[in-house]
Formats: sequence, C-alpha cells, structure tokens
Amino acid sequence: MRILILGAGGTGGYFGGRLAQAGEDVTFLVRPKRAAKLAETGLVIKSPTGDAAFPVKTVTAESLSGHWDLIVLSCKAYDLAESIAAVAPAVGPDTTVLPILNGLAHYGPLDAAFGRDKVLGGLCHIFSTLGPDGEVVVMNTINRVTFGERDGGTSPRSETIAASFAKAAFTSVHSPELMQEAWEKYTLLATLAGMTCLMRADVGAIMATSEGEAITREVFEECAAIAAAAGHAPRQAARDLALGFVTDPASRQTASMLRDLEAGGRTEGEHIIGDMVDRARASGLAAPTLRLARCHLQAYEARRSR
Ligand SMILES: NC(=O)C1=CN([C@@H]2O[C@H](COP(=O)(O)OP(=O)(O)OC[C@H]3O[C@@H](n4cnc5c(N)ncnc54)[C@H](OP(=O)(O)O)[C@@H]3O)[C@@H](O)[C@H]2O)C=CC1
Ligand SMILES: CC(C)(CO)C(=O)C(=O)O
Repeated sequence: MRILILGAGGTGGYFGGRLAQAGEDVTFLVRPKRAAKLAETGLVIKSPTGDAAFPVKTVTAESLSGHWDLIVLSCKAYDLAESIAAVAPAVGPDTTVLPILNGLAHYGPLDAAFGRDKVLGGLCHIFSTLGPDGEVVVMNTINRVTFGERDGGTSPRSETIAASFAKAAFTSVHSPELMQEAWEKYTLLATLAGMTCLMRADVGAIMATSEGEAITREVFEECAAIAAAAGHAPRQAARDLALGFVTDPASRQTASMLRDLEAGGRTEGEHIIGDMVDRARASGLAAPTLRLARCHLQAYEARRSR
C-alpha cells in the first residue's frame, strides 16, 4: 500500500515515521522548508518508546504526481483548506483519505472535496510536538491511532489499513464504532483544551485550586450533553477514563492546544471549542463554561493577529 502522509509534525511525523520504520511505503507531503530539514537530518523521533533518525521520502505539492492508496491528513485544522488543495491531485478512484485531526468540523470540507465515501474516520492519542531542530518529540508512551468506517462496521479497505498499521510500533485500533470513539475523544479533548488554555495550567495545577475540579467536571458534562444530543453520549468506561484523566491531581498533562498557545502560535480554538459551542447552540444547550473558553481563545487570537 502506498501511503502519503500530509505533514511531518508531531502526529504525522510520529505515526508516518513508525510506519516507514516498519517497512511500509511512506512518503511525506511537506512544504519546502520541512522538506529541506528532512533532507538534512532525516526524520528524527525522540520518544520513550524508542529514539530514531532515518531518511524518509518526501514530496512537495508542486512535485506531487500519481495517485496514492492511503492519504493520512495530519495538519492543524487552520491549514485544512490548503492541505485539501495540496493532496487533491493524489486522490484517485481507489484512494482512501484518513484524517487524524482533533475535532469533527473537518469532515464537512473533506466530504465536499473528495466525496464522503472516500473519507474514513480517524483520531489519535499522543502527546507530541516538534522540537527546536525539527525533531518529533513524544512526551510519554501513549501513541494510538483509531480509525474506521464512519457508518460503522468494517470494510476491506479498513482491514487493509489495519494490516499495514499492525506492523508499526504504535497502537492501532480498527474500530467498528468509529464515530462513538470520535465523540468520546472530542469530549475529553474539549474539556482538557478548554480548561488548560483557560487556566494556562496543567491538570494538576488546576486541581490544586479550590474550584478547579468542579469547573472541569462542568465543562466535561457540557461536552457530554452535546455528544449525547448527537447520539453519542460517552459510554461509562469512556466517562470514567476521561474524568479520571482531567481531574488527576498528580497529572502534569496539558492539551496540545496549550502548547500552541504558550508558543504564541495559532490555535485550533474555533475548530475544537468553537465548533462544540455551535453544536450546543444548535441543540438548545447552554454550555456556559465552553462559551467562556471560546471567548478566551478568540480574544487570544484577536490580540495575536493585531
Ligand atoms: N501533537 C499532539 O500531541 C496531538 C495533536 N493532535 C491533533 O493532530 C493534528 C495535527 O497536530 P500536530 O501534528 O501536532 O501538528 P503539527 O503542527 O506538529 O504538524 C502539522 C504539520 O502539517 C504540516 N502542514 C500543514 N499544512 C500543510 C500543507 N498544505 N502541505 C504540507 N504540510 C502541511 C505543517 O507543516 P509546516 O511545518 O510547513 O507548517 C506541520 O508540520 C491537529 O488536529 C491536532 O489537534 C491530536 C492528538 C495529539
Ligand atoms: C487528548 C490529547 C491530550 C492527547 O491525544 C490530545 O488530543 C491533544 O493534546 O491534542
């Protein structure tokens, strides 16, 4: 299977790199600056599950030709339109597009661009970023990709992807209930991103405050109600896992959105929190703490773009 990974950042660099290490036919579609860096240093991964540095195949949008079997999209949401345009020439009649972005708002534009039948559902759990020298830095041993048909069940194409991913040194989950998984991850992430960005603090620091746990639980319940309105209330095990994660007093975890914000970069605030608030409004739900988190992120973006 020929695999094209759009982006060689924290997620695409890691998962694509592990696939390449396993001998899969991987090419990274990157912009010229990243292509030059990868040509100079190779793809460098620093991870508690194993450091690596090795040459990888890259291509830029200008030199892209031919159709790929699988295209994994690992851009930030604010780069989605440009990324869709970049991969479009690589999408042929038998191509599958697998986004691993956070949130859900990207499916509309992807379906419009490629047709709903071409776009699988996907998500990932990892704590990673690009280091100062372009290296993929992974902060702990969590590294999981979950994917599947958005209408549920399995299919020959998702079985083929599962067989490919099974060779690589990351956890791969081929889910017959992908949209349920996606909503559960979205609920966890919106809570974690909303709270860690609002408070500019990690989970443990938020739990050390008198109101932190109660407000975190309020955000989670707002998200869970929105998920329920969409027909995907978090299952009990997912609730327990998410609430345990976002209220752990010993945790030093943050969302990747806080890392972007603290680096002074753009955030996926509207894609993650804004979309959650819009969905609340469309379902007649109040979501007051999520609205506050959205206002906070929009104000940050407004100051940033001045
Ligand atoms: N990092 C994390 O811990 C986690 C992230 N996620 C989600 O995964 C998604 C990706 O995040 P992450 O990997 O961290 O982001 P990064 O910013 O680290 O990587 C994204 C990469 O996509 C590249 N890119 C964007 N547009 C294009 C384009 N048109 N052509 C070629 N390359 C392009 C960027 O290239 P360039 O360098 O040129 O800008 C960048 O290297 C997000 O939705 C995020 O929320 C999910 C779970 C955890
Ligand atoms: C849920 C979490 C924290 C890890 O995958 C994440 O998606 C993020 O930081 O963006």
